[in-house]
Amino acid sequence: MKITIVTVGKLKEKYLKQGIQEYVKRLGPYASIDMAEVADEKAPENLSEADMKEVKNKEGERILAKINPDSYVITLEIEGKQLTSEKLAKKLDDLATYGKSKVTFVIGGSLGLSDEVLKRSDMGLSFSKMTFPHQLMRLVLVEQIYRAFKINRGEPYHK
Ligand SMILES: C[S@@+](CC[C@H](N)C(=O)[O-])C[C@H]1O[C@@H](n2cnc3c(N)ncnc32)[C@H](O)[C@@H]1O
Repeated sequence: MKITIVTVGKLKEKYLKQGIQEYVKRLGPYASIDMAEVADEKAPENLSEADMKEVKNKEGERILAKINPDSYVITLEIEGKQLTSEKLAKKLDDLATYGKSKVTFVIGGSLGLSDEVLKRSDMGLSFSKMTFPHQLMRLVLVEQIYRAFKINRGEPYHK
């Protein structure tokens, strides 16, 4: 399976970079993982609704440009569907079984995702009703993808 994770903005924190690199390395035997970063827009406090929409639209265009037309798209959304790790594992297994070998996960920028990106999405995935920083979300997501492959292979992994 070829997995792409599209994210907005440059990852700055060293501890997050190291954590992500570790899980990408561990995923090596199971899947090809491509981390695709797109540029963010400046989003100062006190932006009007219209300005916020504009920021999301510009970031959204860059996100859409990274999505392969054949790819199954899973957008990370606070209001999306909440799954157990086992259910996410089954989802990825089902996608592979039914010939969807390209899967793209999308994490929004600081203001979230544009309507156009949400329209392109095949599934909205929520990690809880809490708001996580988008940069931390990358690490949490890549760990859950790794966990999913371990579950699907029936391989031991700490609980
Ligand atoms: C700082 S959050 C954006 C917050 C924005 N107010 C919104 O409602 O989308 C940045 C991105 O991280 C991801 N994210 C943050 N918390 C999440 C959660 N609990 N479940 C799924 N994705 C989450 C989403 O992709 C979101 O677009």
